[in-house]
Amino acid sequence: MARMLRRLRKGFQSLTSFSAATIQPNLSASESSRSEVALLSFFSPKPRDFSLPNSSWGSEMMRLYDHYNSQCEAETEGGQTQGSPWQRLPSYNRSLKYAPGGVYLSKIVQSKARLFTRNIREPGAAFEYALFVNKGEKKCVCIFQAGWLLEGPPGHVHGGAIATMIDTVTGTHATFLSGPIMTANLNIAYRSPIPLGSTVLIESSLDTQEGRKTFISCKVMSTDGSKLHTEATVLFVSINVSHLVRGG
Ligand SMILES: CCCCCCCCCCCC(=O)SCCNC(=O)CCNC(=O)[C@H](O)C(C)(C)COP(=O)(O)OP(=O)(O)OC[C@H]1O[C@@H](n2cnc3c(N)ncnc32)[C@H](O)[C@@H]1OP(=O)(O)O
Repeated sequence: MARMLRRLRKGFQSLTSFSAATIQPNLSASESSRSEVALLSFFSPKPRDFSLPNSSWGSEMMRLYDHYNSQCEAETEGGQTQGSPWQRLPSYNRSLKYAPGGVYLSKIVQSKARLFTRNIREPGAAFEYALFVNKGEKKCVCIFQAGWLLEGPPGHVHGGAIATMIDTVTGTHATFLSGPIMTANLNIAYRSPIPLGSTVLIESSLDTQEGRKTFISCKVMSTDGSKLHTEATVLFVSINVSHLVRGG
């Protein structure tokens, strides 16, 4: 049991130190990312990173991805990293499987467990998103394209799907800032509906950290910033990983 908990802790530690995206020379960021995906799937045993561009991404999604990705740390040929406050966070379809300790958690909970937002195989059908974190400003930006399976009101995104994305973005941000956490409170105000198929920006910013509590604010906006779709405040409480093993 103690060994298992040590492995789980190591898993969370590795999640808070994601590696920087690599930009290949002579390719645009999007070309580089698409070729990276293709190469990985053929030649590498690495798990698929679902936050890399795929054929379902529309032009606005690609424009924003290139915009933020170009500001991320790039690795030079000498293996050095150029300083940048921005970092792209990879995203897998299992919470911890690909980190040390995750295998154990999956065995404990259930071997078929999949991350809710990454469990639909068809590209573009549901949650398409990529997250970028700014370490200096302690903020996080997510570009989100909402697929046809997320319909709530006719032609618009379901409120539960929006809440899911807010929880995912702020939860990932809080994990990055504070280590293992759980959502204790999520307050949402829905201001204007999000058209199905559209791309929006989800911005997460740290309000305060008080002991075990991390308070985060979040806004979902149109990509030109002119329309506020949703706003939220979220409280995360830091947990000991044994909290998950014990079942809370
Ligand atoms: C991984 C990356 C990749 C993965 C990327 C995916 C990221 C997705 C992230 C999703 C995250 C989730 O959805 S998590 C799933 C949804 N959440 C849950 O199921 C949580 C269920 N609740 C719990 O397990 C528990 O209640 C906890 C852990 C939240 C708190 O329990 P606890 O550890 O015993 O702490 P407790 O002493 O009660 O409270 C500690 C302090 O927080 C305050 N506090 C506690 N709850 C609340 C509350 N609801 N509202 C206000 N304040 C609260 C207390 O007053 C206290 O303040 P003071 O006295 O110290 O001032």
